[in-house]
Amino acid sequence: TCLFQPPAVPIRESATPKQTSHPDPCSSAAITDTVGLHFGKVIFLLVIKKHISYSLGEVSRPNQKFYEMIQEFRETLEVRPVLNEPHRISVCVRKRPLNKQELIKKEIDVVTVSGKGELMVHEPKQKVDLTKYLDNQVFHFDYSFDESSTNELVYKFTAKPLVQSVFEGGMATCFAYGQTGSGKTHTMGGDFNGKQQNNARGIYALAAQDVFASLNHSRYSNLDVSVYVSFFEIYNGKVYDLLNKKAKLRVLEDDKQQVQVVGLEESHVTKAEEVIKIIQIGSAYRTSGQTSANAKSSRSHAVLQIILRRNDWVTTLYGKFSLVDLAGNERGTDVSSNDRNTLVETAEINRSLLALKECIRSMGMNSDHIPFRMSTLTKVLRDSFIGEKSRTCMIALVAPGMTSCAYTMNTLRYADRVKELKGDSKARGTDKAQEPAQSLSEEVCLYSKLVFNYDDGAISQVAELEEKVHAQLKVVVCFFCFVFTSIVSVQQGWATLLQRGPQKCDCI
Ligand SMILES: Nc1ncnc2c1ncn2[C@@H]1O[C@H](COP(=O)(O)OP(=O)(O)OP(=O)(O)O)[C@@H](O)[C@H]1O
Repeated sequence: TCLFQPPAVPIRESATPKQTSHPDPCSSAAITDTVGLHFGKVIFLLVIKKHISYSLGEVSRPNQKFYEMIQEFRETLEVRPVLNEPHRISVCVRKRPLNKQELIKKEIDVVTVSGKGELMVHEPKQKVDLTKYLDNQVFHFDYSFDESSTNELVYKFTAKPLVQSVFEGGMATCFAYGQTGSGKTHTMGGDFNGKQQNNARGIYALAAQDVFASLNHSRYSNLDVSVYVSFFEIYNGKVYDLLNKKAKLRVLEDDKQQVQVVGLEESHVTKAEEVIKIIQIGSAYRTSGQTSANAKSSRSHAVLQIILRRNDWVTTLYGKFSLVDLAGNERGTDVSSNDRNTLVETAEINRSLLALKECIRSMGMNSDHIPFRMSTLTKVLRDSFIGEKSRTCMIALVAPGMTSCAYTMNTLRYADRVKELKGDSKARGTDKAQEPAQSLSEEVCLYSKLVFNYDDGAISQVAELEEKVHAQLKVVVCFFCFVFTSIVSVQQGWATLLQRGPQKCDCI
């Protein structure tokens, strides 16, 4: 219905008050005039109405019905504040606002953050008889941040509590996980102003500021340590130093299972501004490619490490804070490309993300077996998963648009699996906000869960086998080494052999 009625007095009459002779209202000229006048008025009023309803957010959109259903549902929700409980592994979720393109396309926002770590996805579905309905799925995390949350707020509840553990000699790790374009780089590296990124307002910089604040705090005045920073990326399973013109580095493991990135540059820093400068230099070197979702998509994992080293002559490692901006988690569903390189990249990303999940889960279960050898990412972060003092935080980033719904669900299920530890039944799993309206949705859910669990199970088995093979290989190499040294010794003569006595194998 039109909100605006035409004025009672015809405009033409009021605009010509001095006219004395009245033309015949039935003449053809008068009729043409009147029709034209009314047509013009209608167009004018339609334009006004559209303008006003646009500013009121009432624009009719492609999915208007779902939009209204979501709005209606939101009105019934009670918004609660976030919890503040420390965890060894914490998993949080952050929803970004709809971006410019999504607003232009009149995308509807299908994600609701209802507070207290809760987040809901309104998955639009359709019954067989074409009736539209919402499948509302609820996820519980340690914290949930809505689109109005700033990087500072997210930092306060995620990475900030981990700084203390680094000063207590622990290994802390903070991951940003999510689909391409969901806001990982925005959260870790700082918000964007056009193409310019404000590196001083990301979690990297905020953590660096807190490290220096703690260093100058009386509580740690006896701690004789210095701060170093390294910044590297892992692309296609290879490590590249972002502080040394992307030099390709080798990852080696010694006999004590210590993993070393050989030749990685560590810059000694004395203030947060130096770290921000390093972030700017390193970010410029990051590998980016092209996916259908984000033209400048990051296809690599970026790892910024803030390292505390004792001021002794070998600069012994004291504590480490690894901040990781993971590559997009599209899980091979970006089918827009037939390019071999892109497919290899995607496979490698998927592999490392699955390995990461397994390592965090093993850490959470205090398992003896951490399958860190499954990917370069988990190899270089091995320290992060072991030891009593290790603490991890994962920030899952989600895009709110309806077209990202499947990716959003993947991200949330992944984060949910990371968090699902030690029978904490209250904080685990997804709930249905309401009974699924029909069995088809149940089937879809069950199917996706099965696929997901299959992945997890297979990965665990592969990891276990890999560990076993590694151990057996060690024994075989050791045996051959012994045989070889024995043969050499026999050749050198019994006298030498007796003189040397029993030898301990030092081949690995
Ligand atoms: N919380 C937010 N508030 C406002 N804008 C945001 C937010 N999160 C992300 N954005 C914007 O969305 C766009 C994509 O974000 P970003 O580059 O951080 O995504 P990404 O997850 O790192 O993607 P990729 O994996 O491809 O690098 C950017 O323009 C960014 O400014």
